[in-house]
Amino acid sequence: MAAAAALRTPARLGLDGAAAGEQLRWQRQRVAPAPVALLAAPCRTRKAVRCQRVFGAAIAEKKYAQEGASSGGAERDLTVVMKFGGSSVASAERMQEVADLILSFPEERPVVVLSAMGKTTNKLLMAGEKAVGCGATNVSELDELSFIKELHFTTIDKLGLDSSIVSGLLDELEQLLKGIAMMKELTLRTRDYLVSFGECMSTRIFAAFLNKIGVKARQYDAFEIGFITTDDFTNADILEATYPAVAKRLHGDWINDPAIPIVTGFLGKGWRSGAITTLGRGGSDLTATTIGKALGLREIQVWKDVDGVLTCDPNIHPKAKPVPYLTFDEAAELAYFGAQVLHPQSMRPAREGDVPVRVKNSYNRRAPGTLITKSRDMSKSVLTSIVLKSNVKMLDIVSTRMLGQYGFLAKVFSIFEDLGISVDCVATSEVSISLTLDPSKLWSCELVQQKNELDDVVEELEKIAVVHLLQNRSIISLIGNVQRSSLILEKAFNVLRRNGINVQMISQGASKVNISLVVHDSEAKRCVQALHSAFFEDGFWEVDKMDVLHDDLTSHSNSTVHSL
Ligand SMILES: Nc1ncnc2c1ncn2[C@@H]1O[C@H](COP(=O)(O)OP(=O)(O)O)[C@@H](O)[C@H]1O
Ligand SMILES: N[C@@H](CC(=O)OP(=O)(O)O)C(=O)O
Repeated sequence: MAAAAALRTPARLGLDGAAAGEQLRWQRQRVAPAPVALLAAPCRTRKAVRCQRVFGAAIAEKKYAQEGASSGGAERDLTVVMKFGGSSVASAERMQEVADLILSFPEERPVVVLSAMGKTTNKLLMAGEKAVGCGATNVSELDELSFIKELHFTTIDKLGLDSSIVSGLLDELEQLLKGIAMMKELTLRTRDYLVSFGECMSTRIFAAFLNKIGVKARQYDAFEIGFITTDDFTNADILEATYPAVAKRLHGDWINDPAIPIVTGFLGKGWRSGAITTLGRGGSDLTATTIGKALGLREIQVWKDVDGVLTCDPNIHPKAKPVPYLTFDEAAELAYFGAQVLHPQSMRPAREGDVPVRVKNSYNRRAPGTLITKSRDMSKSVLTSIVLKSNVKMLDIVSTRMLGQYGFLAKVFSIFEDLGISVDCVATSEVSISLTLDPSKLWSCELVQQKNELDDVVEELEKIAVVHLLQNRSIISLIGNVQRSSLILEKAFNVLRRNGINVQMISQGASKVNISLVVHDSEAKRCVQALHSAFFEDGFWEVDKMDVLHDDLTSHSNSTVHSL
C-alpha cells in the first residue's frame, strides 16, 4: 500500500512539485478571496439572459457589459459543474439549447464538461475496427469517417463558426486511421487516442459558439490540465495528483481571466506513458465529479436525456419513473451493477468531496431530476431501483475435499487475485462457491485474451475443485433499503415464482443497499418487467402499505402469499 501511495506522489508524476500544497493554498484563497476586477460572463443576470434570447446576442452582450461594469466586479468563484452527455450535444440545435440552458442559470458560474457529439465515440471505434482491415487507400471512403466529418462540419456551419475549428483535428484523425490501416492493428492505446477526437471536437465547437454569442468561454483538453491516470488504456483510473493539479489550473485561469471552462470529458493522460487515456465508456460523468471534488464546488450536475435516475432502464420498461433522492452508496451500487445512466466510478470523488450530484434532463429542464447526497431519509424507502447486467459469466466451484477443510475460500480467491480478475457477486457454503465475474474487467481485453484468462482461472481452480463455467447469465440488482430485505425478498420471490423464473444464485452485499439475483439471460428482461410492475406500478412500494402486507403475511402466511 505504502509503495502504491508513493508512486502516486506529484513528483513521480512529473507534475509541479507544489501541486499538493496548492490544494491547501487554494482552499485558503476560497475562504478569503482576492478581489478581481472582471465580472465573468456567467455572472450575468436573468434579465440579461432573457434579453439575449429575445433580442439576440449583440444586444444581450451590450446589456451584460453595462451590468457587469456597474456591479463593481467583485470576484466570485466557480460554483457548479454542468456535464452534458453525447445525447445533450448531438447537433447544432442541441448545442444552442445547451448554451441557452447554461445561460438560464445566471447565478451559477459553471465548469462545463462535454462528451462527444451523439454517437461519435461509437463511430470512431467502428472506423478504427474497419481501418484495420480496409487498406490505407480506402480509409477516406469509410462511412464512419464521412459521418463524423459531416456531423461536425454541418454543426459548425449551422452555428455560424469557422470550419478551421475542427478541420485540423479531422485531418489528424484521417491520418491516424491510415496509420491503423497500414499497421493492420488497433491497440488499446491507439483506441484511446482515436476516441479522444470526439470530445476534443465537441468542446472546441461549443466554446467557439459561446464566444460567438458573447459569452466568454475557454476550451480545455483534460489531458493537458492535470487529469493524470493509470496507464490502463480504455479503462484508466484517476490518480490523486489530479485533484490539486486540476484545481490549480482551472481556478488559476478563472482568477486571472474569467471565462467559462469547457472541458473534454472522458479523457486523461497516463502517468507513465504520457499518452491519452480514457476513463471507460460513459467516463465524462467521472470527469465531472473529479472537477467537482477538485474545486470543492457546491454541486455537480449531470445533464442526460432522461428525467434523472429511473426505477429501471426505460428501454426495458417504459413505465420506469424518476427516483427523487439517492445516497452516493445507492447510486454507486446502481451504476456498478449496470445502470448505464451513471459511470460506475463516478460517485467516488463526489462522495469523498461530499459534493451533491444532481441528475437532470437537458430535454426537460423543469423535471426535478435526482439528487444524490451522502445520506437521506430511508424511513419510507423500500425498493429504489432495479438494475440489470446481462451477459455475465458465472462459476460454480465445489471443493473436492471433505467438509471441514479450512482455507478453501482463501485458495479460491487467491487464484482470482493472482490472475487479476474481479468478482461481482458471491454466494458461499463451507465447500462450494458460486460467483459472477465482473464483465468490465473482461471487456477491456481482446476476445482471445478473454478466453485465455477464463481458461487459466478454470485450470487453476480445477486443482482444488470441480468447476462449472456458466455463460449467458444476468444479474438483477434490487437497490433499496436492505433494512427491509425480508420484505423485498418475500415480494420478489413471489413475483418470480408466479412468472416461473428460476433464480440461480442470490447475494446480499455488505453495502446493505443491494440484493442481487442471478437468472438466465433469456429470462432477465421479463423478470425485471415483472418485478418493476409489482414494486413500482401498483403502489405496493410505499412503505406503509408494505408494512400492512407484511403484518398480513405473518398472521395468515399461506393465504396472503397469493395476494402479493
Ligand atoms: N436506471 C436508469 N435510469 C435512467 N436511465 C437509465 C437507467 N438505466 C439505463 N438508462 C439509460 O441511460 C441513458 C442515459 O445515459 P447516457 O446515455 O450515458 O447519457 P449521456 O450520454 O447523456 O450521458 C438513458 O437514455 C437510458 O436509456
Ligand atoms: N463519449 C464517451 C464518454 C461519455 O461519457 O459519453 P456519454 O456522456 O455520452 O455517455 C462515451 O461515449 O463513452
